[in-house]
Amino acid sequence: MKFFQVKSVEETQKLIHKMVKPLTEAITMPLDHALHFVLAEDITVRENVPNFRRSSVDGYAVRAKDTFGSSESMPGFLTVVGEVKMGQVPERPIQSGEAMYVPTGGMLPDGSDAVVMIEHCEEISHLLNLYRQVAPGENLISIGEDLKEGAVLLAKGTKLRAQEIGALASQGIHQVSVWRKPVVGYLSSGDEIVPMESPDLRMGEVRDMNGATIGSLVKQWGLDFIYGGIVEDSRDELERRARELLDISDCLILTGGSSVGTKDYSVEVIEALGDPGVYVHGISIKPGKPTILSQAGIKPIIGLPGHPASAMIIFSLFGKPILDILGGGSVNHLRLTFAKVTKNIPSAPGRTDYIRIRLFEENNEWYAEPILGKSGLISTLVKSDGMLEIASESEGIHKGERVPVILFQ
Ligand SMILES: Nc1nc2c(c(=O)[nH]1)N[C@H]1C(S)=C(S)[C@@H](COP(=O)(O)OP(=O)(O)OC[C@H]3O[C@@H](n4cnc5c(N)ncnc54)[C@H](O)[C@@H]3O)O[C@H]1N2
Ligand code: MOO
Repeated sequence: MKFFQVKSVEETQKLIHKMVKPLTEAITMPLDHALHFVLAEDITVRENVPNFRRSSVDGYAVRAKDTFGSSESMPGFLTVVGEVKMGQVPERPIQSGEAMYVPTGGMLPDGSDAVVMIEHCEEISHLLNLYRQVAPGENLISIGEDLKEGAVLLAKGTKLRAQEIGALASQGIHQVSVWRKPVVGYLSSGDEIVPMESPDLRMGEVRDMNGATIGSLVKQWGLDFIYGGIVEDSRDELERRARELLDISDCLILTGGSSVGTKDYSVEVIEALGDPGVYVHGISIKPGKPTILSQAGIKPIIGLPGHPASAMIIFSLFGKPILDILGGGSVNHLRLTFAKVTKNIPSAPGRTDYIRIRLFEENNEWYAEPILGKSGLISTLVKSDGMLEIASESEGIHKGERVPVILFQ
């Protein structure tokens, strides 16, 4: 057994990048079901967007140089020669001294090179009084300014968010080739753990919280989750159930029994599931030191500490990059903000600490207030908006320091 040869956070991250390989099974997905999938192909822009010169305001299409010098005190004058209808080609071009009404999104007539907003002019029986000048290109979107034909729209490996789905729709692309998403299998272990539906607890029993928090994170990241239930502390039973679940999953998560007590079988079982086996057992981190990372063939296996808060933090810090890589995308960093800490936070050098914090705003400044409590307590996470990292070489953070905060979603 590999017995707690503790790795640093950085070593662990490097090992994850070395060990985890993407699942590369491409499937075709209709665009309206493609949210959170990872593209398996580069997509180039087929058509310019916009494919006509488009006004970005309600106003009058003009030649910019006809407006030069116009102001409230010295208005300029142009002749209004018509109106552009939405979705239609203007009836005629404009000449010098002319203007044409154009709605937001309407096509600019040839001859015009800018648009004056209606707030900055006044039409009185086909005569336009101009109270402002405009520069060439002002208030219009030129052909291909948004998306240029032939350019790479989205690179292979991009995880599709709402804005990418919109960009694909703009090109008339209604199905895409994406990587199949990893299916995540999960097992809770421990003689004391009972189903979350249990109405009454006997002394010593604990409802399965980890299945709920870990399952929720997996779903939040857009992946499929198989809850495999609870296994009592028996090595053979744990191995049998783990194998069964691993067969139908791409990644297996176990919680509990990750430490080194007499009934902590997780590491032995995980090692037995296949080669190359366990590559991390123990990280110099708080919370979550007894974390196990392993690989059975191409399938990652993660043994999370049993304490619910530790399990959730470790899964966010290391499970997320493992699943990002497995899913064929790049590692999506956790969302960050910056805030000033409200108290001195001491930390032991040689270990990376993750401190839960609550964010609040005062006089236009964001503050991070540490939520203190023992590492296992889920109540500390319920009160938290995020966590901050104290690097292993640091002895702590001083009150008033502005630091990055990893946000919980
Ligand atoms: N001698 C040492 N003992 C411990 C060490 C150590 O380094 N040396 N590390 C401690 C740390 S840190 C942690 S974290 C725990 C992790 O232990 P396990 O992963 O073996 O977890 P368990 O003992 O099974 O459970 C710990 C705790 O969490 C509760 N739990 C477990 N699963 C669930 C669940 N699904 N839902 C809700 N609660 C759960 C369990 O009842 C225990 O109270 O080891 C320390 N020990
Ligand atoms: O790592 Mo344990 O998670 O400190 O409680």
